[in-house]
Amino acid sequence: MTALLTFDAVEKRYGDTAALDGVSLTVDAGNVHCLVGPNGSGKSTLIRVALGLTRPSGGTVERPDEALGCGFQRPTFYPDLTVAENLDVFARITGADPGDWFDDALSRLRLDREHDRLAGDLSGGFAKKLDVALALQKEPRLLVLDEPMSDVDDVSRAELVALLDDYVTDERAALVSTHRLDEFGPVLDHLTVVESGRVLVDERAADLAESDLDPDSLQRSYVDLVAAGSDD
Ligand SMILES: Nc1ncnc2c1ncn2[C@@H]1O[C@H](COP(=O)(O)OP(=O)(O)OP(=O)(O)O)[C@@H](O)[C@H]1O
Repeated sequence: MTALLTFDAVEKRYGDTAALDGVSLTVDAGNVHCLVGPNGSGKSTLIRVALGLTRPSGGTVERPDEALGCGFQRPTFYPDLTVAENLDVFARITGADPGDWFDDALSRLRLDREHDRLAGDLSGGFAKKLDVALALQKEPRLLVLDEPMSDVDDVSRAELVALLDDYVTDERAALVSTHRLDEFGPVLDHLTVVESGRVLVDERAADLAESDLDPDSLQRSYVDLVAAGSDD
């Protein structure tokens, strides 16, 4: 398997806070790799380090020397431009030249009907979906998305999961932080659970039965696992 992202003993400290405390993990090509953990556990920090947006305090990070797809917790685009103009401007900046598949993706996310709306006027869910679309536009091998499901309605969440599953082929991978593990269950290839900057579980989906999680009740057992850790 080709590793598209490797963390080895990565640390990130903010003063006395260890946002990442010796994190090691690998995101392999062909995988939808979910990252879960309670608020403040280090998911966004891990994602920012993965994208090279912040420098780790220790350890090593290896990623492809090429453009990555980035989706942020707070969507990032030009609010004074329409959706169509944002897609156009970002394509010019990144040199993206997406084919028909991208129009299909926009329609699956129901973003096609918002083409002429100012991006700053989009609802929270559509703003999130525009951010994901911009991340996909250049067809990156490695897609890194921070909570793409937040604010997104039920119909679009299911479509977003299906879209990611279709997008991730043998050459591509997606690292996705989420609080909606239940919804990723059917397409999950690898799961990393973090708590207080440390990795609690890091397993291929096929091997989850050997972990402290119940593959048939992932969300519940994940919550129980983290709660049990907090009681210690
Ligand atoms: N720029 C920063 N300066 C100081 N502390 C920070 C900074 N960024 C993150 N932290 C701290 O690092 C820890 C991890 O934060 P992080 O945002 O990575 O968590 P998270 O798992 O993404 O949380 P959430 O689910 O709420 O988004 C928290 O204690 C947070 O307060």
